[in-house]
Amino acid sequence: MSVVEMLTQLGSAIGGLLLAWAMFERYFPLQLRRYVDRYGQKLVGLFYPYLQITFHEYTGDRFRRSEVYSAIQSYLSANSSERAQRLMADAVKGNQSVILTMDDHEEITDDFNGIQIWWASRKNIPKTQSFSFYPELDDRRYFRLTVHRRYRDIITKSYIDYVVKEGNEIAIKNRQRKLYTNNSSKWNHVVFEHPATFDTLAMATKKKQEVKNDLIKFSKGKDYYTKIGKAWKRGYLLYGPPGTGKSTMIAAMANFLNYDVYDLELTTVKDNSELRKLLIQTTGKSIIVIEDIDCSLDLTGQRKPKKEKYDEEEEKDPVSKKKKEEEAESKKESKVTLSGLLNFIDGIWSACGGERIIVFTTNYVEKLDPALIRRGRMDKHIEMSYCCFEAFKILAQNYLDIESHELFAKIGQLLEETKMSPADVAENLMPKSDDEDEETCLKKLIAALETIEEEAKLKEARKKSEEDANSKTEQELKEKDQLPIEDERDDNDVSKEIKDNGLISNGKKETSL
Ligand SMILES: Nc1ncnc2c1ncn2[C@@H]1O[C@H](COP(=O)(O)OP(=O)(O)OP(=O)(O)O)[C@@H](O)[C@H]1O
Repeated sequence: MSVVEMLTQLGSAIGGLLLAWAMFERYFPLQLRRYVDRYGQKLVGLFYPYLQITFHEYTGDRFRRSEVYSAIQSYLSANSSERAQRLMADAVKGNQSVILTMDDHEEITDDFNGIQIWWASRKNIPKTQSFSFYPELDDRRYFRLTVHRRYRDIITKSYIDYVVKEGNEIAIKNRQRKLYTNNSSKWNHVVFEHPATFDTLAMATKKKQEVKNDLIKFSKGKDYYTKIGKAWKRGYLLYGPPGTGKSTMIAAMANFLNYDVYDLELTTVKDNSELRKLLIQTTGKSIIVIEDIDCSLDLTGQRKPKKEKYDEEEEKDPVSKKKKEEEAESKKESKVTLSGLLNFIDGIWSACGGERIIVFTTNYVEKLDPALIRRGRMDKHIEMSYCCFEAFKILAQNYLDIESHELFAKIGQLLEETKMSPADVAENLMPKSDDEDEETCLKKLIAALETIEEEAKLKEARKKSEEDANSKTEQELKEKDQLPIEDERDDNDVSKEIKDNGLISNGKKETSL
């Protein structure tokens, strides 16, 4: 039989089968067709040794995007860039890296404890073309997992959980993080793109490592917090003079943990219930920040005193006057109390969401109510101090790309004797023009440190001379005060004293010779 004849026969056999199937679909009752279908699949199942699990993109009555599907997509995207032949590219806005996922109808294999698993990405295209309000729902995408039936238990009990967990973690790493700010009871957000990291943070290495370890322990502590029956959150109090890097530290923490940041402006929050509303809207994996907590509100519940001083400038500029009045009004209206804030930190509803860090910053730790910062509420107190030599070396590396220089020794010595914030050190180290090389910048810093040192010495000398002057005046006053008292004594007393103790001069007792 020739090839042409064979192909003709094969074609007519397929044609016959299709015709028989069409007749079957058309003339046999639905009930019977389902019956044949079910038993047909069972028959195939007897000989087909694989298990298949399907994960649809949209599920439920309301066709919500399935979280499991998204997690699997992230998990597979991490694997597919090496294994799949056809990939879909997607870029996260503002992020330079491109995310690759497997294209529709693509397949890859995965390995789990030596078990081979096949993943396929599929898309059902609707048979009829019709107008739709939700075109994305028409392309029904799904992932299909295929594995040998003998691994059913491992796959259903461990592997799928593992894939979803890994996928969620990958999604968190790839997501665009957000910086939220509140306007009364609503959060608005922008993309969080602060470049600060623990590597660029100028701080003593030991202290920095301690903070990093604490953060790692917290972020991995879900089971531990469940075990001890405590909400999964941790409070940090950052305190220190202005420009010592409190805000920079918060940005470094957020970048280190891949968390969002909620910058809570307490002065715009009307009352405790608005504060609660804001808290409930925050999500897990986030840092909630209240900066300058001592200035945010009068936490004792008393309102701030009204401005009494007449401001001439404001009188001249009515717009700024009105703005200031509005600001004052909004502050006056804020009735967030200390107890409201404490509830915010550890009240019953503060546990919603989980995995949250609360950070307070202040320049004056001594001003804060002890109830607010006691351990358990603010679990870790971190002092951000003036620039030390170790911190300077990090700034020199950041700003000038140098690890050592002959001027370092002098700078080290000056830093020990003076108090300069890392912000000021950084400002001096930053080249202002192309002509400024590293040596110029270091000399600029030395000059600034010497000025501070001289000023400090002058201040000290002034203080000392003032103290001397004060004590001299005090002494003189004392002497003046003493005279009339002594003079008031009657002559009998004086003569008695002379008798008893010897000579008395100017009302002062002199030791007898
Ligand atoms: N420890 C530091 N490491 C690196 N850079 C720092 C550090 N401290 C300050 N800076 C630099 O100084 C600038 C101001 O610092 P930052 O706002 O973090 O200080 P702060 O302590 O929050 O000040 P304030 O109390 O006034 O809010 C930062 O933009 C950063 O460039």
